[in-house]
Amino acid sequence: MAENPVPLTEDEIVIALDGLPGWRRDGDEITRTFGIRYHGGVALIVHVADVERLIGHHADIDLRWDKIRFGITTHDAGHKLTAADFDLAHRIDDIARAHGAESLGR
Ligand SMILES: C[C@H](O)[C@H](O)[C@H]1CNC2=NC(N)=NC(=O)C2=N1
Repeated sequence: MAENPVPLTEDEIVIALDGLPGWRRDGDEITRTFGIRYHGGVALIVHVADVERLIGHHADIDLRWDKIRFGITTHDAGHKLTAADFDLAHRIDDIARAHGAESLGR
């Protein structure tokens, strides 16, 4: 990712979120929760972590016994939303789909 990530404007955030059904904004973070069994969640995390290492951008991940929550913000931009956050969200969607994770609204 860029050395000096640029925070997105409010309008850019609205447009980017529009292209990411299932993700919601929680302040300066975007989040999505998927239903998945615990061990499946562990496998999903490993796959996501491999991609995160490649792109140099990392989600905050909260695994529970029946669900997993991803939260993304850009720490290097002072915890603001940047294009890198939305890029990672799209990648997580693809990986979660491949793992059979279920979309949850919570
Ligand atoms: C040097 C390295 O690229 C940075 O520390 C990266 C790593 N992963 C990151 N992930 C996220 N979500 N935000 C960051 O600012 C960030 N910075």
